[in-house]
Parts: sequence; structure tokens; C-alpha cells
Amino acid sequence: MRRVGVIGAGKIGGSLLRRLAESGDFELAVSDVHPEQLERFRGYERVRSFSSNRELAEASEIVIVAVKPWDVAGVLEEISPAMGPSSGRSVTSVAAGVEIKSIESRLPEGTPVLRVMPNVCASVGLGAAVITANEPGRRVLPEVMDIFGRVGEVMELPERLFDAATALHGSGPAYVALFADALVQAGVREGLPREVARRLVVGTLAGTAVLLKERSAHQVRDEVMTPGGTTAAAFVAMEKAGFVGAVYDGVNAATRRARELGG
Ligand SMILES: NC(=O)C1=CN([C@@H]2O[C@H](COP(=O)(O)OP(=O)(O)OC[C@H]3O[C@@H](n4cnc5c(N)ncnc54)[C@H](O)[C@@H]3O)[C@@H](O)[C@H]2O)C=CC1
Ligand SMILES: O=C(O)[C@@H]1CCC=N1
Repeated sequence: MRRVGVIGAGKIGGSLLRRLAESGDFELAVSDVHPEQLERFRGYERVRSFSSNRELAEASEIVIVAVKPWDVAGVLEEISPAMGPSSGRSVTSVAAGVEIKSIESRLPEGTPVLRVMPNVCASVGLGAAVITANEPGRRVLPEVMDIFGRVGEVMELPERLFDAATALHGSGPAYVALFADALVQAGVREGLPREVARRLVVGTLAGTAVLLKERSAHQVRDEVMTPGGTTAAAFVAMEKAGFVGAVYDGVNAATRRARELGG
């Protein structure tokens, strides 16, 4: 059974751990600086808790670093003595912006290093993730893809596109939530009871997501938009207010911020 260790039991690390624990296919380990984060895994079979990141790394083959970008360097310093090509261990980071070359520079030469950008939909098993690896990391790529595949779809992507993917789908659920909230408020403004508006919006988002798996966004739009009807009227007003431009600008700002976090 593969030994997988997760450093940082927060939103991403915690979601991944829960799914992996439920599968029963892995020997798991978790470490966190906050004991209350570890508490949450106390009842889980096959999840060992560590307060030391170094000890977690020594007990694992695949080490997943799920701390905030600015905490990654400190974590790598701690686990570095357990790494190196002959250790049989690899490091996978999910941190926004932090490049493979920066991770490599803090670990012994030849350590397999991978980068994954998941999103919070992993917590319900519907995440999308992109993955890339350095040369030594390609050996463990299928296994790490299998691990993240347990919480959603995983695609290989060149590292130069990671900041864009981070901006698009790493942050993406928050944009959809912003839009959902605006829709609910708009419904309330038009006189709908808040709970009715909320349920209608959630149903619309869930149903549209299924439709978009089957056909293009343009096809869905055209199916809804009656010539001279309500949807066309809404599109004119939304476009005048700069809706699409605002989306472009938002994703562009997030891409630039991911680059800054790496630097
Ligand atoms: N939240 C999201 O939707 C996404 C987050 N990410 C990336 O995932 C990483 C984690 O993000 P979240 O899960 O949102 O953060 P979080 O704050 O929920 O979890 C981070 C965890 O790391 C722990 N921690 C901090 N310093 C530590 C250390 N030195 N050693 C061990 N544990 C330590 C914290 O106590 C916390 O439990 C970030 O780098 C972020 O860029 C990537 C995609 C989506
Ligand atoms: O907002 C952030 O920086 C992180 C990375 C992608 C989603 N959440």
C-alpha cells in the first residue's frame, strides 16, 4: 500500500486526505502546525498524525505540501534531509505560484518534484486539477495523478500555463459563487423570496454544469435565448455594464497575482 503524507490539513489538504482515507487504498499521514487541524483526523483509520513535518516525510513515499505559498519554503527546509533521489520519496506542491525550480532549489538534487493545481470542488469529489513534474518526477506522475484523480479530473499541463490555470479554476469556484450571490440578490430585488431565489439559482448552476458537459457554452446560450425575448434583453444590459470584460480582467489580475506569489 502506497504511503502518502499530507503537510497542511486545511481546505485542500484536508479534503484530499478525507477522500484518500475513505478509499482505503493508502497508508496516510498528516502534519499541521495547528493541533486542532490534526484533531479532525483522529477517528480515521490508517491516518497517522505528526506534529513534525520531517517525521511525516520520513514515514511517507509521496509527500504532498498543502500549506500557503509563503509557508512552502519553511516546510521544504524541514523535510529536505529526508529527500533526495535515493530516498524513494517525491514532493508534490499544490501552492499557487510556487514554481518547480524554486522547490528544487530547496531540496537535494534529483528529488522528484511535482506541481498540482486543484480546486475546492475536490471536497465534493468534483474537482478539476492540472499537474506537471520535473524530469525525476515523471516516474511518479501516474501515481500522483491517481491520487488527485480520486477527487476529480486531472490533466497534464506545461508549467508555464500554471498561473493561468490557477487564476481560471483554482480561484474559479469563488467567481461562480460571486455570480451566484449576485443572481440571488437580483432575484430578491425583483421581488422573489430569498430562499426561493437561492434554490432556483443553485438548481440553475447545477443543471447548467451538466448541460455544459454535453455541449458548448454557445449552444446552451442559443437554446435559451429566444429572438426578441427576455434573455436577449438581459445580455444587452449585461454587456453594456461590461460583464465579459470584467471576467477577463478578473482572471488576468489573478494570473498576475499568482506570478507575484511565485516571485
Ligand atoms: N483554497 C483553495 O481553493 C485552493 C488552494 N490552493 C493552494 O493550496 C494551498 C493550501 O491552501 P488552503 O488549503 O486553502 O489553506 P488552509 O489555510 O486551509 O490550509 C493550510 C494548512 O497548513 C497548515 N500549516 C501552515 N503552516 C504549516 C507548516 N509550517 N507546517 C505544517 N502545516 C502548516 C495550516 O495550519 C493549515 O491547516 C495554498 O498554497 C493554496 O495556494 C490551490 C488551489 C485551490
Ligand atoms: O486564492 C488563492 O490564492 C488560492 C489559490 C487558488 C485558490 N485559492
